[in-house]
Amino acid sequence: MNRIYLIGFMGCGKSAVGRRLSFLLKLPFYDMDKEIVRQTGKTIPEIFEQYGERYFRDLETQFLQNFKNDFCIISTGGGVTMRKENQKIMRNTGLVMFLDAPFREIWRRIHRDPNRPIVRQSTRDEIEALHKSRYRDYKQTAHITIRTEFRTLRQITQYAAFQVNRLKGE
Ligand SMILES: Nc1ncnc2c1ncn2[C@@H]1O[C@H](COP(=O)(O)OP(=O)(O)OP(=O)(O)O)[C@@H](O)[C@H]1O
Ligand SMILES: O=C(O)C1=C[C@@H](O)[C@@H](O)[C@H](O)C1
Ligand SMILES: [Mg+2]
Repeated sequence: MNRIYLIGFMGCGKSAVGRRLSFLLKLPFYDMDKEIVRQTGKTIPEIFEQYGERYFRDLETQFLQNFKNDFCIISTGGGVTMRKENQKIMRNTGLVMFLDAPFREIWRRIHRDPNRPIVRQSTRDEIEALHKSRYRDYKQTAHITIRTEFRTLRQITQYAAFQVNRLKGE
């Protein structure tokens, strides 16, 4: 269990929890979306507009295939579980935690964010359908599901750290 992956839908808190967890466990933190932006020199909306979603998905898979660091926290993009290959890499190289947030809360957080191209192009109903359709993949890929409703970022981070330490002790 060398890496800790945080997975879940847009806005569920992967980046925010990842940053805090890295601080608490004293492990380096990588945000896949940010790494892809850094490596390509383009923003995520630019990648989607100029090269299409498929190209972005290829970049996600390449990131997972080429990533060499261990003992770190990785917050993933919301669509990373769309590919079985990505699911397999994550499960085989680390502990996968799903941050399960209710859709109405997710929508409240993401609907005005211009940096999420999929949200910009879709209606609320379409995003809700996407959330529903991805849910099973999140559950199946994760070793641990953390329900985030009624929990603060601090509580979620502490619970995640507790799970990591519990598994380390086994
Ligand atoms: N449990 C929570 N309580 C309060 N605010 C939260 C909680 N979880 C996340 N947030 C806030 O919601 C916003 C979205 O969270 P964040 O950017 O971490 O989501 P994400 O899962 O990384 O999304 P994406 O897949 O689009 O990168 C942030 O402003 C974050 O601080
Ligand atoms: O849910 C998704 O498909 C995405 C989520 C974000 O993290 C980014 O990876 C990108 O905006 C696509
Ligand atoms: Mg994020």
